[in-house]
Amino acid sequence: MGAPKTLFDKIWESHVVDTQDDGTCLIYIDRHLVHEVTSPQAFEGLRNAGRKVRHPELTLAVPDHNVPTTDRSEGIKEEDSRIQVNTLDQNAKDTGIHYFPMNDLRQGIVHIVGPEEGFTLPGITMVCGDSHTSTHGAFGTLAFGIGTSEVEHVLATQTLVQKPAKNMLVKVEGDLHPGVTAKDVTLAIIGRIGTAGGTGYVIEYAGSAIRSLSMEGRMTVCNMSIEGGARAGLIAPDEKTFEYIKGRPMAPKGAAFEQAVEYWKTLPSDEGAHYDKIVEIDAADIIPQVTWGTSPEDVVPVNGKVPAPSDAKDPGKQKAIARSLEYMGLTAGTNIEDIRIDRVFIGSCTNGRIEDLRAAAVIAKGRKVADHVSAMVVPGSGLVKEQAEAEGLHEIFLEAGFEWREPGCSMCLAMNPDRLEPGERCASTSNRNFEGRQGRGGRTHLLSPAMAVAAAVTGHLTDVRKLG
Ligand SMILES: CC(C)[C@H](C(=O)O)[C@@H](O)C(=O)O
Ligand code: SF4
Repeated sequence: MGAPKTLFDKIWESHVVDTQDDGTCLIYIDRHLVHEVTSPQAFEGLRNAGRKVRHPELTLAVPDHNVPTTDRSEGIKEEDSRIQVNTLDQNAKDTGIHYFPMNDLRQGIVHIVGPEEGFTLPGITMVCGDSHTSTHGAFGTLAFGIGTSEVEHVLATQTLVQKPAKNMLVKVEGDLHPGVTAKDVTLAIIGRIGTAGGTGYVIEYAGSAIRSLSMEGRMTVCNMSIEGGARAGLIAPDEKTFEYIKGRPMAPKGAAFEQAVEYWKTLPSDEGAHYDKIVEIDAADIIPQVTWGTSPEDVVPVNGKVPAPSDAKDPGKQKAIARSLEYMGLTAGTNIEDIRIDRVFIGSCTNGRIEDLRAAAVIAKGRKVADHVSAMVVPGSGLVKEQAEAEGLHEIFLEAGFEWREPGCSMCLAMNPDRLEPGERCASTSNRNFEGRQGRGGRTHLLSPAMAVAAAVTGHLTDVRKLG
């Protein structure tokens, strides 16, 4: 037995093809996810060089950012989006990669589709031209976002040039309070480490509170690793992971599955493995979280207040707070629960899975969206939508006054018709609250699905625990 290794070390070392003197490595990539935004130039580059996709069977593409979430029977109205999606249709056809077109039941946000299909597996390397590829780390998959020129490199060679990351451990121990979800955990972590806290690291999430999360919850946590600056997030695979994967269309079957499980069981970090940075959080300290500003680290407990520039010591931070307050149209010292909202968005690769919709429906049931609020629920994939409808969740939402949409990225970012008007304030289950993220001049408050419903029905940010 050699020195104890982390989960990250094990996956990394088993994928290195070549190492240069300066530490730069060539690593093998097991799986490649593709969407319409970051792939057109990559496919064009291949074509111009007269190259083929090296492993079409290891590549899965799906349109998600530019698809409309209303009636799709007449195609895509906006020209830019139509070209983008048509280009992916054509590239998929020409190269023979796996493809779920817009009207396929399996279409959805790429990070929801991968796990659903069993394309995402423990111990593998996975990339996508998308920063939230970190989501897949919930399975013990080394998954990270890459740029378009790297997408081309992976399509052509199934390898990638990368420097190894440092190991960071975020340990959340103890029981979560009722009403506190994976989203609150991840927001609390980012609030603690800051958006640069994970720079240069792969974060491994561990501790009893992380283990207690469902696979959906673990995906929510890993999804936002990138918002904490990390290259990727990882959670050790366990029985829940194996159970989730078993029987999925692209997962190994029968004896191959059993064999895979034996290997997956060897992946968790060894006792005594070295981490370059360790952060410990007590689950009991976490209550529902909301962002007030324009960075995901601008997070406060829902019973808190909007901060003042003078709360920060650093002059740079003071300026940033002042600017955020102005953009968000907020006054320092306001109770978070007194912030009135106009729109609610439930969806995205952070919180658009079945469990998120179930949690939202529990609060929505028998209640009504406030008169001045417009709210929508956007399932993360066609399969999530189908499952939700089989459980009658859509009826609960429609009855309460929510819109029930087709799957896609939707209002997580304004690349399709779903967007905020200037000055509109939105309670959103997505992952980014940057200026203009949900539409020019739009104001975003990030929170959990249950908290989003609480805001929808009361018309202002509200501690969901008060609704019971
Ligand atoms: C469009 C895409 C490249 C982008 C990303 O990389 O994350 C998007 O998904 C986002 O969430 O901002
Ligand atoms: S849902 Fe949002 S965060 Fe996720 S891939 Fe789409 S745009 Fe990016």
